[in-house]
Amino acid sequence: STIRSTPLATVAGPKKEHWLTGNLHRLFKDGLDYNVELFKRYDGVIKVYGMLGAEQLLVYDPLALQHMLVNGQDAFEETEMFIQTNKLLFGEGLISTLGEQHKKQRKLLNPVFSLANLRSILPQIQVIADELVRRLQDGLQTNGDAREIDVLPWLGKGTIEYVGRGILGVNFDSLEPTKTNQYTDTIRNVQHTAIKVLLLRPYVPWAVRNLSLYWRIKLVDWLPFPALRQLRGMAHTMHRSASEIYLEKKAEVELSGVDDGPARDLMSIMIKANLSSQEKARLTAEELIGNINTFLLGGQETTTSALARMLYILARKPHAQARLRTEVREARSALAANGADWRQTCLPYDILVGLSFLDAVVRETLRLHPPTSMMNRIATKDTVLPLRFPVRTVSGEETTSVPVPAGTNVLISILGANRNKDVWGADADEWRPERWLTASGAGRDVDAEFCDESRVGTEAPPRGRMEGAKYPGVYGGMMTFLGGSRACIGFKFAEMEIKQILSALVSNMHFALPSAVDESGTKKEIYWRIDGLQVPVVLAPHGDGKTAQVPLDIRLVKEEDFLWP
Ligand code: HEM
Repeated sequence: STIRSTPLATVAGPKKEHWLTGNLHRLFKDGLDYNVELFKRYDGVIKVYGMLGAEQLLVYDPLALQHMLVNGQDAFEETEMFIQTNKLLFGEGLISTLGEQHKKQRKLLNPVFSLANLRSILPQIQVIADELVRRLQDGLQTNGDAREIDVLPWLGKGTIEYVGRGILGVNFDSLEPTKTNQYTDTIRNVQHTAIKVLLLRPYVPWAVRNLSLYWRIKLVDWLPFPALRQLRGMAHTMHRSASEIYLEKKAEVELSGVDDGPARDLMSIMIKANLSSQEKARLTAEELIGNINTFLLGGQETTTSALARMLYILARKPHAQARLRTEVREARSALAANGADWRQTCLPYDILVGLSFLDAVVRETLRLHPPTSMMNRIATKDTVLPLRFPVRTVSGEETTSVPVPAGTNVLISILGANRNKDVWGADADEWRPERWLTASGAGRDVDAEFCDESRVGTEAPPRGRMEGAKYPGVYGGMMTFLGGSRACIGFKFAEMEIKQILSALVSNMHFALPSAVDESGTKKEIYWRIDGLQVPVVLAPHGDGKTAQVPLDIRLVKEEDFLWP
């Protein structure tokens, strides 16, 4: 037989699973075990097969990621497919732009997400966590018995309200049971609708380049895909609603002037910054409108999934839950005015984010279970990935670099990076919040650079755990929020939000796994699929294995739920 030589012929990886979808189905559809198995069998750069057998790379080596996201980032871009479909759906925001336009947007928006601004808006969003607690408590027994509640929809409503009030300055009233909102419903459903026409997505850049708007509209009418017409309607709803929000906020800012005391939401700061910028640094109305959709989209499912995972883990680990609750009570009690209930006390930003065990729980969960486990990039020119740890080629030799031809799809494995045993140690697959604490139980100062206001949202110096093996991630050396110029702009907001919600919930309620036993003597079992995002489901016979849900036994907190010195 003849051996066909391809540019990536020597890179080791699993065999092709399917002639059409290569390994993509195994990687992306409920892929946790498959991915973890790959990390065990292969080193930090793995060859996998994409559509029609195209050779791709799956990368988790720290130096290779540093190269892709920082030093050599000009050779790696988001795919045109990603950029163009995002633009059609959400408008001209950060996830729809490249190059100079993206840079201009980040330059204006990064300072908006500064710690000073987060400190200033914190009191406005504490009330959302308190409302979430009240709504959940409304469903509980007053006699202290537990009740099973699916926490997922509640967390989803809470996180959309956080972006609404904290970032956009809009009250969606999501937690009010009688209210519905077409805009937020659309944001929550758009990705599920888009998945229905996933196979058409590669043709979008071609259509945008070659067809006029008129013919694109005709095509959407004619093609036998109802989801396309649905998406067109959704894009329209999002554009209309985001425009309304923008015009309303702009009018408010113009009315109140540029200096009207502490900011209550980030959108007003954004609009003020934009008005006082030089002409060529300014964002257009369409860019601000696109970013309204982008913040809602980027800040919703990710944060919901992270919070759900944290509650699920705490339900399984009562001791960690008690320790967290005790830490929060101590901090709140120290601040509570004479005779006031500690539970009603709002922790200011620096105290909240400084709670060491809460911090360790949040970091460790986001490390082990990153809500988005893979990101896609395309090599725009021939380049070479340098490696921190040598990889074995198909013939078993070791190499310290991998040539990447232009046009190669490269998957960044956030999951592989966050669980790399060479970096995090032999226990990398275990949930161990203690790894983030010093021997005395205090937190490590892992994001110290971010206390420097000017650096927030910009690229952080690499952080890792083992000397010389560091990831370029912005958050504690993890890749959860990525690194470099397209890292998550909302990561410090997400951290504050998660910590505020988690501390409010455990202060007031106790969480356990569902305990109800059916006729067959079994209990509900929650299982986390990773389908791109993390999707918690209930396995058969109690669930369908598909519908996202996190049923937990919840009751009011009792004195015995705290740790004793
Ligand atoms: C736990 C919660 C979150 C996780 C795990 C997460 C993760 C990520 C990741 C991995 C990226 C890079 C995407 C890529 O390169 O294609 C990203 C980008 C982004 N995230 Fe987040 N995110 C979270 C919360 C938020 C929040 C609360 C916001 C609200 C503003 C947000 C807004 C964005 C935006 C606008 C981008 C695009 C940045 C750019 O391209 O310049 N995210 N996020």
